[in-house]
Amino acid sequence: MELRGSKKTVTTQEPAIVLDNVSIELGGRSILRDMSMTINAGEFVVVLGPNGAGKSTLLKLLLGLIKPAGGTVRVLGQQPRTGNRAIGYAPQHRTLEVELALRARDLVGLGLDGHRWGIGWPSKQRDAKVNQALKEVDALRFAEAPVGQLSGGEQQRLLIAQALLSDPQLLLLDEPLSNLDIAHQQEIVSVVAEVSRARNVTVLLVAHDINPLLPVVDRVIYIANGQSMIGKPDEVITSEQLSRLYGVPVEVVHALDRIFVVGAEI
Ligand SMILES: Nc1ncnc2c1ncn2[C@@H]1O[C@H](COP(=O)(O)OP(=O)(O)OP(=O)(O)O)[C@@H](O)[C@H]1O
Repeated sequence: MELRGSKKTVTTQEPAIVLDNVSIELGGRSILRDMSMTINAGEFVVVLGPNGAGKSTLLKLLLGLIKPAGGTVRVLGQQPRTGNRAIGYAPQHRTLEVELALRARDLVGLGLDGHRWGIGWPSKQRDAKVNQALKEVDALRFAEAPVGQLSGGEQQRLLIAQALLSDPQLLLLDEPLSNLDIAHQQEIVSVVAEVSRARNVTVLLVAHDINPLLPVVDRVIYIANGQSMIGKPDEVITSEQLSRLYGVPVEVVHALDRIFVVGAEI
C-alpha cells in the first residue's frame, strides 16, 4: 500500500525480515542466541562482527539452508525456503581461477539457470536480462572477457549482477568488499547503493569494516559472542555497547571521519 503525503511517498510494506527469539546451533555448538529484529523493506543493513561470529550463518538461515534451534524466522512474509527467487545471494568468494575460460556474461547468466524456467528461457529475453544486470553494475565494458582474467572488483560486480537476475526483493551479499583496496571498495558500495535505491531492494551486506559503508548504511547488525544488536551505526558502534556485547573492554575511536574499534577483533 502507498500513502502519498505532501512531501514524499511513504510505503507501508510488510517487513523484509522478522526474527523472533532465534537461536542457532551448529555441530552441537551454540552460534547465535535470542536474536530478535525487524528489518524493513528497502533498508540497507550491514552485518558486522569478528571471524566466526555467525554472519554467514545468519544469511544461510534466511536462505533456508539451516534451521533455527529455536524461535521464528519470516523472510518476505514467509518461512525461509531454499530456492526462493525473491532473494538474490552473492556468497563469499575467493578470486576465480585465472584459467577459467567462462565469459563474464556467461557467469552472470548462470543466475537464470537451474530454476523453473531452466533452458526454456528464450534467448533474446535472456540476453536482455543479462545485459540489464551487467549495465546496473557497470560491467558491460568487460562482458566478453574471461572471468579468470578480471580483477577482484570486476568479479565482484559479476556476482552482484548474477544475484539480480531473478529480480529479488532482498539481496544478501556476503563480504563483497573483502580483498579489495579502498577505491574499489567504494566503487562496489556505490554500485550496491544505486541498485538498492533504483530497485527498492532490501540489502543485507556482510562486512568487516563499516567505514566504506557509512555513507549508505541505514542500520548495522553487530554479532559477537553469540549475541547481536541492531541499530544506527552511532547507536551500536560505541565503546559501551561493544564492550557489553564482547564482554571485554572495547574502545571506539572516531578520527579522520572514520570509526576505529580498538581492543577486540572485529
Ligand atoms: N556446518 C557447520 N557445522 C558446525 N559448525 C559450523 C558449521 N558452519 C559454520 N560453523 C561454525 O559456526 C561459526 C560461525 O560461522 P560463520 O561462517 O557464520 O562466521 P562468520 O561470522 O561469517 O565468519 P567470517 O567473518 O570468518 O566469514 C564458526 O565457528 C563456524 O566454524
